[in-house]
Amino acid sequence: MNSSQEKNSITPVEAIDAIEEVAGTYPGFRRAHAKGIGFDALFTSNGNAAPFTEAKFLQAGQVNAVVRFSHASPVPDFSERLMPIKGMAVQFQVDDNKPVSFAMANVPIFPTKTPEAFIRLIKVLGGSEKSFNEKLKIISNDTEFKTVPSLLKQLKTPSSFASTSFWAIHAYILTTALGEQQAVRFSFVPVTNASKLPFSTKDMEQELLERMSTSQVAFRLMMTVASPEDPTDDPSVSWPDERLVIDVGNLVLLKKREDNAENHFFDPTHEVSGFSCSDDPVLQYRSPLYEESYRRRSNHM
Ligand code: HEM
Repeated sequence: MNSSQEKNSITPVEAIDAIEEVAGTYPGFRRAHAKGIGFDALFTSNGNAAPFTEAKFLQAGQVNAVVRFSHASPVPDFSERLMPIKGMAVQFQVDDNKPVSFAMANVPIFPTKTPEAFIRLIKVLGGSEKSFNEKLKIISNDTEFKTVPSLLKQLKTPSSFASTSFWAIHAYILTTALGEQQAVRFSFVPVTNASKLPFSTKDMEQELLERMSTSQVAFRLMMTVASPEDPTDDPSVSWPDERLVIDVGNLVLLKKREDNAENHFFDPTHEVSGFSCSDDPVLQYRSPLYEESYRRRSNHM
């Protein structure tokens, strides 16, 4: 089957089944990013994004937030050192029915342009019948995986969630009260200076809690403003480095949540007035996909 025939051929239910086939089923856990730690947090917007949008959480002021850091594996007790991909999910509690959420990773781009190609990548990487070199050969010969070998080389397990940058990756569309639109991408950049951190062999969750007991853990929310020629439908492509990047606010972790955000659902496609999803097919796919994962884990499947 070639890649064009493959388009739209995997339903979100089949995608979750495919992840379970590769990684196993762990009742009650997320089907990816199974292990994590949840916090209450406070976001202070400096208003720098306000000229682009009427979205409330980006007007000058403060908004409560829920934050969850995670290890990307679907296997809850997978070694955190062997899993370099980490996640950070942030939910702005502006509207309880439809809070805006970002579910981000510590890489600036996604390995594939489509969700179908990503599921295929999971199957190639996850299977046990081929050696790692054989898998690399398959990946290198597939045009849909052209950025994967260089991404794999760059991946390095971070020493602390507090010193790691996280990218929302997809483009979002901001709209002003006058209807003017602008495509942007968001990322969270740590305020902690990474170079000052010792390498920690401790559990990353414990490391974060210890760090919070002695110092503040905070991130800046950065917004990259697209030029008209920048693609909004391809999360596997970076926008040029010279694009305008605006510091739009500060997120401070307050305290660990008693529920650890275990039952939280961070849907990155919730829209509010002034803030909507782009035409990125991976972003559009994540809502029904995560809903299926949420359905299974909340039914203790
Ligand atoms: C087709 C592509 C993708 C697949 C198949 C996939 C799969 C999943 C699944 C099944 C979950 C569990 C959802 C839940 O139970 O609530 C999840 C969570 C997550 N994903 Fe993805 N994902 C994809 C794209 C992405 C992208 C592009 C990013 C980063 C920008 C990302 C970052 C995360 C994070 C951070 C979480 C944890 C959210 C939380 O803490 O609840 N994923 N993903």
